[in-house]
Amino acid sequence: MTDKKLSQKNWSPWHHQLHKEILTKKILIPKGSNILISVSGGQDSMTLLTLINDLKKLHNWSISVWHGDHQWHEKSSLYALELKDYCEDKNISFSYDQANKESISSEEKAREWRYKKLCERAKTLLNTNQQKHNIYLLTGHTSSDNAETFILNLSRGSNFAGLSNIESKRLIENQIFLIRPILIFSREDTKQFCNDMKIPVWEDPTNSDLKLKRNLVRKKIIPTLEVIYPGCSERINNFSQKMSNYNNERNDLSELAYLYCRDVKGIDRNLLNGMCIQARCTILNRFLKEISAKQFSSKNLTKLATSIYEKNKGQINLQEFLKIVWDKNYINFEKS
Ligand SMILES: Nc1ncnc2c1ncn2[C@@H]1O[C@H](COP(=O)(O)OP(=O)(O)OP(=O)(O)O)[C@@H](O)[C@H]1O
Repeated sequence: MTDKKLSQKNWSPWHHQLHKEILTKKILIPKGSNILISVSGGQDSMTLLTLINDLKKLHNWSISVWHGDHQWHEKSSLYALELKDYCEDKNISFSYDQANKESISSEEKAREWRYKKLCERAKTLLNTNQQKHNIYLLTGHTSSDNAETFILNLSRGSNFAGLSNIESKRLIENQIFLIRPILIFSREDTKQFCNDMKIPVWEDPTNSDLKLKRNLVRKKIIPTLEVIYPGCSERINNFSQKMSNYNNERNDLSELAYLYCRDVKGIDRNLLNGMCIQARCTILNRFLKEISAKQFSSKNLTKLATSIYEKNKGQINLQEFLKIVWDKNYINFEKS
């Protein structure tokens, strides 16, 4: 980055940080990308929009904005129109969809609807550029969203994956990537950014509805935890990062262990029986996925692993057409 860029009126420490992040993680949003930014009008996505728009020339990106009007409050259509004017003023192409409010009665349904519509828009963009370039869908998730998701998932019951951090890049469909570039910022950062840079924000009034679980966690639970244990959000984020690393490592190691136990005759029963019950279940689960592509409950897996461990020879019908059989040395399957 040159001093000239730094001295530009609109170049802030946040621009610098995001620019650095994009340069470091080259594959996050490559040069020359087609970007579709999902903007609610709130402080997070307005920060995202501003930063990406300011950085676009440096990275040769073409950008457009999509907004989803949930119709959850009486001013929602007006907000959409104002956002449209704001974008058009800045020569940013804008599209939006309006939901049928009865059909998106929960936060989960609203999210599903948004991703469905975003993907439809992305496919239209793909077809317009004759599928020559990937499409990058950007959302304004922050590290604060990460801490909230962790608390929500932990409280309602989750596996390791649910406690891992929000991914900054994910392929969601052929040639369509979902990118979350501002996970490096917190909600305090985006608030300060919008204040300092005088960015307008269209705050959704439903964000203060404490009947919505995420709002309760955001507005009450995390602030209370922060009073008792200052810095706890950061520690939660560090922990979820460790969970991601642990999860990746565990997946790689279990694949290796599976390949070690697997041969043409099936699964080596002696190797399997030398492992703890959790490892046996993981290997059997991997085996069952390979032979039937079906997911089995942990209760059924434990039952199978225990039977194989205890009885020298046996068989269990798992599905109508699938039987697991084992003898002293090998575990295999029979299809009828
Ligand atoms: N109605 C919407 N239209 C378009 N994009 C949306 C909408 N709602 C959410 N998003 C996208 O999903 C991201 C995360 O959504 P979430 O509901 O957590 O919003 P938020 O944390 O209140 O963010 P914001 O401050 O941008 O509203 C947003 O930053 C935005 O990119």
